[in-house]
Amino acid sequence: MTDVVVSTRSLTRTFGEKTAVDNLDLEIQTGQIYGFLGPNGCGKTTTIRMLTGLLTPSSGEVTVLGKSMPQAAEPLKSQIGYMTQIFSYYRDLTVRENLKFAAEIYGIPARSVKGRIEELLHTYDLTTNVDQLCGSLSGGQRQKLSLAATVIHRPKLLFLDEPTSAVDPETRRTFWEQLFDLVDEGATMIVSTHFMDEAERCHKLAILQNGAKKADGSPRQLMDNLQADVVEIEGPELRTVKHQLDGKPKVLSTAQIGSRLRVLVDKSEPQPVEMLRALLNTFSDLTLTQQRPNLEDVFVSATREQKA
Ligand SMILES: Nc1ncnc2c1ncn2[C@@H]1O[C@H](COP(=O)(O)OP(=O)(O)OP(=O)(O)O)[C@@H](O)[C@H]1O
Repeated sequence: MTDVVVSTRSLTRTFGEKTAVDNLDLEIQTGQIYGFLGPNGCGKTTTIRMLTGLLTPSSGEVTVLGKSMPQAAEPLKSQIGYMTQIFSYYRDLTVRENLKFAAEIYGIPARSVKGRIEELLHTYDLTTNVDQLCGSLSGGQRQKLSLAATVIHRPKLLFLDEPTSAVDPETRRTFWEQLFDLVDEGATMIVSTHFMDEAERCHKLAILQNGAKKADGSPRQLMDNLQADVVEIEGPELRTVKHQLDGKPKVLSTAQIGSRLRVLVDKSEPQPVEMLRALLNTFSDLTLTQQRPNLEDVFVSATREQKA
């Protein structure tokens, strides 16, 4: 079944002169992890705040679990979990005390609280930290506590705002495994990120820039539909090679990655490798090879017009 859990039509939010979210149309289906991928300030948090009913849109419509937001924020509270970007638990309470507090907020019946907390402590590997004050937890432990507290009431719909910004890659991997376990149990989630590897794990994603959606689809669809070919160049003097190519017609972008220069060439060019060779005919010992696009290429291509 592919029920729509979240939809928006022309969702817009302005702050004075600033348009933080610009005519956003979204359709998010049940059982998906849906990503918002974009740089700082592109409107991810503002969008999440409107979807959770914490912020009123300037214009446009939001429907969440079949109800209009922000009017339905209170009745939907028991079905939604929101893990904010900033650690929002009490630093001078222990892990168990914070979880008890979260259980109270969500009205979990007293007889179930102890069992549910034990379950979460095990699932999120917090058993050895249970009596530790939250102020002294590591970044990774705080993140586990945040997730445990966010799902304590078994929400159907989870919003996670840059959930792994402060953790190492290993912790990030484990965290994502836990997200997929939650999806397996029936949850849908919306995750904002500026990490390509994180975005690549989402079932679908929207690329945001200056509050507007620049592209959306599954990571595979986005890579397959890229309107550019990718060519990597290896050899000496890569900085000079880059300067030679920057700004040339059909060269969409150049970026050095270690000892390689990754170049995006507009899809309208039938022979991208030959075209680049001709532009670089004064250089010797360069190796040019065409590569499969990755999500970063998609991101660069989708957001480039406004940078130019
Ligand atoms: N309360 C506010 N008052 C004024 N401007 C705001 C407010 N909240 C957000 N903005 C502005 O709206 C834009 C989008 O901000 P938002 O926090 O949604 O971006 P973001 O993509 O979540 O960024 P980050 O990754 O840095 O959290 C920014 O330019 C920000 O300065």
